[in-house]
Amino acid sequence: MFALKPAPTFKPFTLALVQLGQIGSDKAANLKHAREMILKAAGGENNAGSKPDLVVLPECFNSPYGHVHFPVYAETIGYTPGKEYNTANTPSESVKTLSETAKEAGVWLLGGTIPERDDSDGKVYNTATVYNPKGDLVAIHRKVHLFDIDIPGKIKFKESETLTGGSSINYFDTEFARIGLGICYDVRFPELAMINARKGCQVLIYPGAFNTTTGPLHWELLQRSRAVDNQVFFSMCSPARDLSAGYHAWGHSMVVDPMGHILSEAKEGEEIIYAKIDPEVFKEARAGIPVTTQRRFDVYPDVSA
Ligand SMILES: NC(=O)CC(=O)C(=O)O
Repeated sequence: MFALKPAPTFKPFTLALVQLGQIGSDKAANLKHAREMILKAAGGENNAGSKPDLVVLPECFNSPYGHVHFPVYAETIGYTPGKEYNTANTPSESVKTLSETAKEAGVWLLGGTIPERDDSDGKVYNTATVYNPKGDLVAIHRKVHLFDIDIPGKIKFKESETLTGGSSINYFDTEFARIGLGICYDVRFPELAMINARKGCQVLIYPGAFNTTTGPLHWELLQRSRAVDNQVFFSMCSPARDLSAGYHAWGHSMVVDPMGHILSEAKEGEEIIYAKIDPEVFKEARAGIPVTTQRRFDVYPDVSA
């Protein structure tokens, strides 16, 4: 198995998903609106009954979603995983906004994803960035599995025209949980979720942007599957649907518990949803149906690494 620092003790916390709307071609306007909505999510009345500890934005929140747009909107982050990073000197306007907003709101922030250019190789990635309540950039995840699909008569999309897939599996530790990261199409690959769960993540969160073809078929199914097969809380945060945009996001941001119950779900429009994450549900799921200790890696050793 993995030699790792033990996961933080799992404590109750409140999660907020911002299903962001008004994502257009003006990056500054997108960032301004994202900031307003993060502050609203952090300060707003909510059905979970307490200020959120972690706020999440959707995939590709600062630019239109499409392979032609990624290189145009790409920003250099310059962050090396595991190394200290000073956001005060960041060249990235999105990282600066997200860092300042996390600090202003006093919350953990999974800042959706942005197109990121790595100056060392010139390649562009679809990248999630994570900030602590002091505004420090503490983790990134580059979308590992690129969204290249062709469903005749329905949808053709090829992220690999301009993007490169990331090559690492990532999580971050808070004072309340270890949280595993993925991005959208990554949810279709159970290995990524399983490895993060086996590394001690109690919660997996993927910014995502399914569409009106694949969304109704697979969005809920995949999240409930990843939640149940790993007995973790699983959540995806989508942009709001905009029928005037080139890509029609499915919406329906949701939070699923380790038994597969949907704790909270958005509709299609701009909306903030909240969920109370209760470690007791996690413990009860694992005690009652102990699949996490019944795996037979002697029978399938090739997935045990
Ligand atoms: N947009 C994605 O990355 C994935 C998606 O829409 C799907 O898998 O369906």
